[in-house]
Amino acid sequence: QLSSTFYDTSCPRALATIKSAVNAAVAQEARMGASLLRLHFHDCFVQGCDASILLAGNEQNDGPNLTLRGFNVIANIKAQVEAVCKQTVSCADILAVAARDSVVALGGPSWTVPLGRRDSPKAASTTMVTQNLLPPTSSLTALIKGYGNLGLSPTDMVALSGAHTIGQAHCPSYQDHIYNDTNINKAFATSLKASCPATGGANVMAPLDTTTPTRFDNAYFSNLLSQKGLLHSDQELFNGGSTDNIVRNFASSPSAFSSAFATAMVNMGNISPLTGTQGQIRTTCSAANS
Ligand code: HEM
Ligand SMILES: [Ca+2]
Ligand SMILES: [Ca+2]
Repeated sequence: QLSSTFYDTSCPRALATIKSAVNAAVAQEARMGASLLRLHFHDCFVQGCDASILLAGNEQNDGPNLTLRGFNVIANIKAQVEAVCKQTVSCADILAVAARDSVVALGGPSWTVPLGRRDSPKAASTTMVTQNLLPPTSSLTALIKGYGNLGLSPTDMVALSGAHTIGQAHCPSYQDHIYNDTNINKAFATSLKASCPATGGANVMAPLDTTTPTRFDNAYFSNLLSQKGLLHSDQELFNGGSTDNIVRNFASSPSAFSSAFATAMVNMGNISPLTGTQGQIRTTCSAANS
C-alpha cells in the first residue's frame, strides 16, 4: 500500500533533497551513515515505521535507544524538505530514505524505497521498546523469535544484522562477550580487552566490523566465520545453529548479501506504517503537531 512514487507530484524534489543532505553528513563523518541506518531500525521495530523514535524524550530515554545519534541530521533534512514542500513529506519516510542513502553513500546496495508512511502523534511505552529491541546478549532462538514476531524471516534477520558492517558499539555492549564467551577469536578478544575493561568502560567504543568499519560490504559475515563478531548476538548467527549456512552464503557472495539486505530493508520498512488519513505529517520531527 506504500508506493515508491508517492511524492512524485506532491514533492518531486523530496528524494534529491534528502540524498544530498545525507551525502553531506556522511562526507563530514562516515559513521553518521551507520547512525542514520540504526535510527530507521529502532523506529520500525517499535510501533512500526512511524517516526515515534524522533519524538523528543519518550522512547529516546529507554535503554536500547540511549546511544542513538543523528537526530540533528534528521532535523536538518526535515527543515530542508519543509522549505521545498510544506507539511508534505513525513518524518517516517525521511528516516527510510535516509537509511537507504546512507548505505549507498558507504558503498552498499541501493533499492527503491516504498513511501507514504505517516507520523505517529504518540511515542511507544518503555515496555514496547524493551520487548522489541532485543539486547546484544540475545540467543539465536530469541533473535529468530523476535524478528518473526514482526513478520521478518531468519534470512531477513541475518541480512539485516549485516548492517553491523558499519558503525561502532560501546564497551558495555560487548564486555560480556569478550570476557566470558568462548566462541571468540582469542587474539581478537585480547586486543579488545586492551581498551574495554571487565566492568565500566562506558565511553570506550569499538567498530562492529573490525575489518572495514566505514565500508558497507560483506566483511561482517567473513568476520563471523573467524569468530570475530563483536556482539554476542552477532556471533550467535554463526555458532553451529540453523543460520550458519546463511552466514556462509553472505560471506562468500557479496551479491547474495546485497540483494537479501535490500529485500530485508523493504520488509523492515513495511512494518505497521500509518497510511491514508492515519497519523499526521509532522512539521517538526521532534514534536507532534499541536
Ligand atoms: C536484534 C538484533 C540487533 C541487536 C541485538 C543490535 C545491537 C546493537 C548494539 C548493542 C549496538 C551498539 C550500541 C552501543 O553500544 O552504542 C548496535 C549498533 C548498530 N546497529 Fe544494531 N543490533 C541489531 C540489529 C540491527 C539492525 C537490524 C540494524 C539495521 C538494519 C542495525 C544497525 C546498527 C548500526 C548501523 C549500528 C552502529 C550505529 C552507530 O555507529 O551509530 N542493528 N546494534
Ligand atoms: Ca516507531
Ligand atoms: Ca564493513
